[in-house]
Amino acid sequence: MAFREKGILFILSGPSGVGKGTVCRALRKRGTSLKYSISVTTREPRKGEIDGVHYFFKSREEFKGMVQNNKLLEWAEYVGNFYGTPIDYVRETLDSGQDVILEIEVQGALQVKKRFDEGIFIFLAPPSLQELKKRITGRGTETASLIENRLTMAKSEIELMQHYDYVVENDEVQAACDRIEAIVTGEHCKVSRLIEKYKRFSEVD
Ligand SMILES: Nc1ncnc2c1ncn2[C@@H]1O[C@H](COP(=O)(O)OP(=O)(O)OP(=O)(O)O)[C@@H](O)[C@H]1O
Ligand SMILES: Nc1nc2c(ncn2[C@@H]2O[C@H](COP(=O)(O)O)[C@@H](O)[C@H]2O)c(=O)[nH]1
Repeated sequence: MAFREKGILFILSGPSGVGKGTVCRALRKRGTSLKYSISVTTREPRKGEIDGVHYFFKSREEFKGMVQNNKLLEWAEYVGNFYGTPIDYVRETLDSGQDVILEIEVQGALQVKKRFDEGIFIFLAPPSLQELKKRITGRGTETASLIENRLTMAKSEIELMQHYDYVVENDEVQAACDRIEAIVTGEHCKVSRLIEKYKRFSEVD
């Protein structure tokens, strides 16, 4: 009996404003073979954000209901709003043999690590804190006080990069994409991923 290999779960995480969304959009444009999970959030949509495309926008009650019904792989409260990853999409897509990427903050990534250690955890790092501030301010989507809160979070998030499998610096978007593509295509192989792969060899008749 032949086995169908499950997809691989990639977790791209890092401080707000480092460029996770930008890098994911650039990877999509390249046609990198990944499926992109759409998160649920209680945050208000920004100008131009579309429900079901950028996020599933939910009320706090709806979000709580999803938590209670175990509909989320992970969730976190981040600077006053809730964010979470719908579990069904991730499970079904991995089961179908396709790779999935989550673009999430650090508390959520560490929850996924506890439940799903075979995932590949990538920390996207800024070239400097000054550059991070420039990027998040330049995006123009947050008030000055929210930017300060996000930068305070960033300092503690950066200290947690040791828990990841890879740290990729986002100095330049295409260079960061090259590094992530090398991880996704398996040019850099995490040991636990290889162990999983070779374990499955013994399942084949
Ligand atoms: N390598 C880069 N060089 C210069 N600017 C960048 C780079 N990557 C992203 N940016 C810019 O930084 C800003 C923040 O990027 P982006 O919104 O992708 O960050 P993010 O990590 O997804 O943020 P959040 O977690 O808050 O959603 C954007 O204005 C984007 O154009
Ligand atoms: N733990 C989770 N974090 C998530 C999820 N979706 C997005 N995020 C992260 O939240 C912050 C803020 O996002 P923003 O859109 O308000 O700028 C950022 O770091 C996102 O990556 C999720 O499902 N779970």
